[in-house]
Amino acid sequence: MCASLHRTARSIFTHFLSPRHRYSCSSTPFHLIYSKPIIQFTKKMSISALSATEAAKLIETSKRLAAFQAVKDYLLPIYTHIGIGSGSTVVYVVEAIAALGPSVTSGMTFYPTGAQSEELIEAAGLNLQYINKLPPNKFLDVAFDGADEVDGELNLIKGGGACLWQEKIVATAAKQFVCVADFRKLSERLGTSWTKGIPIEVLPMAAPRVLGELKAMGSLEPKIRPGLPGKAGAIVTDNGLWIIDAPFKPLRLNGEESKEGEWKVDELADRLIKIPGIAEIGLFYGKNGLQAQGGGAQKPIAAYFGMADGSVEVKKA
Ligand SMILES: O=C(CO)[C@H](O)[C@H](O)COP(=O)(O)O
Repeated sequence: MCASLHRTARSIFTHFLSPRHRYSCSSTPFHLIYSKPIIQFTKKMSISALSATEAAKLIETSKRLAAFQAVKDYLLPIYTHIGIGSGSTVVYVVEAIAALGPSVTSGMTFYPTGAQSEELIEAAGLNLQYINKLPPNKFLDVAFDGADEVDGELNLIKGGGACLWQEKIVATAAKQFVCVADFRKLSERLGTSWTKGIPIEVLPMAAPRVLGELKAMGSLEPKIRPGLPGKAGAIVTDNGLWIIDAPFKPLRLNGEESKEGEWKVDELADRLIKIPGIAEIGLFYGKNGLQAQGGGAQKPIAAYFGMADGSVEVKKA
């Protein structure tokens, strides 16, 4: 999935960084060009009233707005080590970073979460390095990544693009993790809008037993993610593993009371990660960078949402 995502991502990216586009932006700050939604969307309108093309444009514009704002707020010129996540929203994060120009970015090194972000970094002419080259006593200054859903406590579901393991490694290597998304990802509870399930990276030989375990825990129809349309059989991650998508009833916030048949985010995550054969889970939970002080945190310190009306909503930890 990461490999196929990167092709789409690269074509969007290349389009917006084409010489014609760069030239037309030469006298106007790049982010201002995209500071207005293509469609004039008001709070009274519903996205379902738009045509598929209009809705897609609105979503892309929202992602770009959030990305430019997040980069403006959290990429300080003094930073040297930066994590770059995966997905279609991250394309705009890299676009926003590249738009700052070599005078700002030449002293920075960028660490990808997979094949897609590696190509994005290279295509933008930014310095690339792999996370295994970061000394263990050093942390990334900041990491930017997307999400599939974000709840009221900034717990995340990630892994829609099947890169969740590397994404977690890069996020936890950062002093501060910043999430960038569009309005569809903003939720009260995980599992409300992202109903496909929590992505779980598994060892193929353990998949049948893990599926059985998930069902016993109350997951409704957990499934091995297919590789179709690009590949017959299961999707294979950058690590040669499979993904199981495990839907659960919407997860209760950690600050809420437990209720019969409903898991709290931290309780479910702690239980899942202990199942033999599970390499990593797409729940980003526990501490954020402010609480962890010095890396190891999975939750973002801030989440930026491009809204349908052209504003950017920022939720801070
Ligand atoms: O976790 C991810 C990939 O594994 C992505 O960050 C997540 O799926 C969001 O992707 P997009 O920005 O395309 O909506």
